[in-house]
Amino acid sequence: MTKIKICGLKSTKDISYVNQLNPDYIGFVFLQGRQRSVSFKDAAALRSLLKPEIQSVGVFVNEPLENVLSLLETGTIQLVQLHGRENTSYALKLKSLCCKPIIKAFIIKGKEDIKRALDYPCDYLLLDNGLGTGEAFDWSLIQGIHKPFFLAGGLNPANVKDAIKRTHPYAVDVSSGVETNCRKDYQKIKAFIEACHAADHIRS
Ligand SMILES: O=C(O)c1ccccc1N[C@@H]1O[C@H](COP(=O)(O)O)[C@@H](O)[C@H]1O
Repeated sequence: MTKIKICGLKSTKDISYVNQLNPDYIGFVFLQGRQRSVSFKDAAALRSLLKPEIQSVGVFVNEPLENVLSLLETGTIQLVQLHGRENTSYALKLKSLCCKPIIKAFIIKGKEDIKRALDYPCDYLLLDNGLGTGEAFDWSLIQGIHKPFFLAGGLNPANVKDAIKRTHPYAVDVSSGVETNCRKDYQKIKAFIEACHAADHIRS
């Protein structure tokens, strides 16, 4: 089964939607100043309302390590998504201090970006078009990847089935594609999850 991550949650309403619809992961964006940003304090409160079986991912861009560690220790997040210019030493240090799964995001513009991604010490790759741009990259660049990866960038209920069939990701990750007027939309999240299940049904 392809795992599903719904990213950019920031309200109690968003949490009630995912508690009903059961994705595998949700994401909190900690890069401040973005439309989907949450504070550490708000994320802790939202995590306490989230079903325990749904894992929360902290999305960071060049965040000081101590902040990431603190959010892991308090249980606000269970996984780390590094979406900036964090180098390999940053990831290795983080891993040595916490043992939690690390997802490293790479912006894919060409084949060399895939090669660069494969050398990075992390548990999962995340292949994206940018920082929540709502646009897809060229999926035909995804070749020869033997590491589990999250596919992100411009996914929505209409294209995710095709995306899964073509790229065979470990997980799909969506944010703007399940929003209406910049807010998470229950019906779109539901349709997205149903489309993922339909793709898995065809594959099995
Ligand atoms: O969404 C953001 O504002 C964001 C900020 C900083 C880093 C990543 C961000 N979003 C990531 O974008 C993808 C998917 O976005 P979309 O579906 O194309 O809108 C997801 O991984 C988010 O973590």
